[in-house]
Amino acid sequence: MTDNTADKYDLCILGCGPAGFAGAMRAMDLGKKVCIIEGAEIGGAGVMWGALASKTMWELAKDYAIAAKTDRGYRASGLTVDYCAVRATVIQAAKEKQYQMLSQIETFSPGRWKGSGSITCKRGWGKFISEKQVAIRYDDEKSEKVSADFFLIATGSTPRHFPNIKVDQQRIFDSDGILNLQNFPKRLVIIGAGIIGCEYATIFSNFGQTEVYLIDHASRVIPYEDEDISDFVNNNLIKNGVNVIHSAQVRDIAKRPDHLEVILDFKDGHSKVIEADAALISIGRTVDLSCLGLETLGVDTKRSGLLDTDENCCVKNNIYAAGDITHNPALVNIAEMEARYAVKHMFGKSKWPLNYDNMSTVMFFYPAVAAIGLNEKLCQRKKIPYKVGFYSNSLCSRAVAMRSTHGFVKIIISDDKNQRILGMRAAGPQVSSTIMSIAHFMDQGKGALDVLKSVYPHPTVTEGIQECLRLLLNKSIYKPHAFPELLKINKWHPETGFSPCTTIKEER
Ligand SMILES: Cc1cc2nc3c(=O)[nH]c(=O)nc-3n(C[C@H](O)[C@H](O)[C@H](O)COP(=O)(O)OP(=O)(O)OC[C@H]3O[C@@H](n4cnc5c(N)ncnc54)[C@H](O)[C@@H]3O)c2cc1C
Ligand SMILES: NC(=O)c1ccc[n+]([C@@H]2O[C@H](COP(=O)([O-])OP(=O)(O)OC[C@H]3O[C@@H](n4cnc5c(N)ncnc54)[C@H](O)[C@@H]3O)[C@@H](O)[C@H]2O)c1
Repeated sequence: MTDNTADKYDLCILGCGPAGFAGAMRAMDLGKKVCIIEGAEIGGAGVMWGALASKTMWELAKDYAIAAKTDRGYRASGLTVDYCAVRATVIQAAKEKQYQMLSQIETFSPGRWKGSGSITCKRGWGKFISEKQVAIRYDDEKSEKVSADFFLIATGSTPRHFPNIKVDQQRIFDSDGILNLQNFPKRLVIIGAGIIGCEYATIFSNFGQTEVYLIDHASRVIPYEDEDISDFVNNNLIKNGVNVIHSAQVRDIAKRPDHLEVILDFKDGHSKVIEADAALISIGRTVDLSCLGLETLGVDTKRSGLLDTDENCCVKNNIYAAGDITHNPALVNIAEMEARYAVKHMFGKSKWPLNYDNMSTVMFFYPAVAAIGLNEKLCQRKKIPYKVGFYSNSLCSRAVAMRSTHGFVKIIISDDKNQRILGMRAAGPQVSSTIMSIAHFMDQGKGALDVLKSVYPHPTVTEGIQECLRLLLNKSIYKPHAFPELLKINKWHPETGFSPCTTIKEER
């Protein structure tokens, strides 16, 4: 093993997904000498086999579904789609991002960059041998040691599998291998109706070439959301042609020469066998702590299956961790935020504590659903009195113009004099942007009236937010009396539960 102890770094980062890359760049800002170790692909699940790749496929599938519509005065003739061509486009998009990352790493490589700090990227697998040293194993069996003052573990997560079902990435896939598919399967069984499962069910049903089965052992899709949101997603999947099967245990997938047999068991004692051409397993993600050598440092890797960190992302002394390997939600923005914070903290530059409140997320279904802050379930668990308004996109001029009115804005405000915005769920076109127009107000602890001081441009999807807030204050332009299915307000109190909201006459 080459001993590079003379070549000592300020910071060594294991893993170059969103967390590792963001951490490295923040350390560069601070003039630090950084070594990044990446065993597989630069970009990790954030780019190559996760967020960006799946979102590219989602965009292509959505555009295809819109092009196939027949309700807008034009009709595409001879519309065809080829999985290999779609896959090539997805890989092109992921590579584009990956090469931006690589270009920046090379720009700041020690031989090239004359300013302070530098980034050295080593393409192998890192494992701790002491609190100050990591051994790197390369694919050609060579290895070397690297020393650093600080370490950031950003090695991410991998798909969870069934113990008895082998993922061969030929007929039985996980999200890492789905691009190995050679054609649109005629029948695809997706096991696990979490975000990944629902997103891929959306993608394959939007392309319209595949009979999709979505199977989960739970009784609802995205069960942590309020029932109206979970029902909305479930019904849209069904409307898009997906066969959704709840409360089913997958016993096995038998590989026959030209098809798969997926065996499902139900609580009432009956079983069902589904014939399919391909299966996608999306039953969550897992973390392998055993290969990082952390036990040699006295870190407990057995307790929770994830890496325990304190409020500063510190695992122990000079060792920090960020991203999917920690206990917080597995999202790119959280991975980046934690890594940037960890680096600032290790070099004494953090100015304010990490804040996970008001993280916004987008679930890429058809239509997409965006979420921020509390939902009704959480408000009730926390015993917070609230008012909730529902404003259908059917009344939003921009959505009408887009011929895309299937969606809504649902906003929760505190039922007190501050009328603070506690959370929002939105579904429909452009929700990934609309969610941010409320996020800033929430970060500043603002109330409904603060938002209404701004005038939103017309026609935009964001007008739905303003109208929903006006609805909650009984000032909306369109009234629930005229559109009871499209506009709704409700009020909940810990002692009294739900009660009708004040009417227009009572409160102006
Ligand atoms: C299908 C899918 C879709 C997703 N969509 C979204 C989305 O739309 N929005 C969103 O916010 N999030 C999404 N996510 C989640 C997001 O991709 C992850 O939360 C994010 O990538 C986590 O970043 P990370 O840096 O912690 O880990 P990763 O991205 O997993 O990167 C870790 C890197 O570490 C490397 N590594 C592992 N062990 C070692 C070692 N010992 N030595 C050296 N290198 C090592 C790996 O090869 C990998 O490149 C999605 C995930 C998946 C799977
Ligand atoms: N748009 C986004 O922000 C986005 C997109 C994709 C992934 N992600 C991130 O990736 C993470 C992982 O996604 P995921 O969908 O793999 O996990 P998940 O935890 O969201 O969902 C897993 C699903 O599998 C089901 N399941 C578990 N065991 C099962 C079994 N034995 N049989 C049948 N069903 C079973 C669960 O009930 C659940 O519905 C997400 O939590 C999210 O943080 C985010």
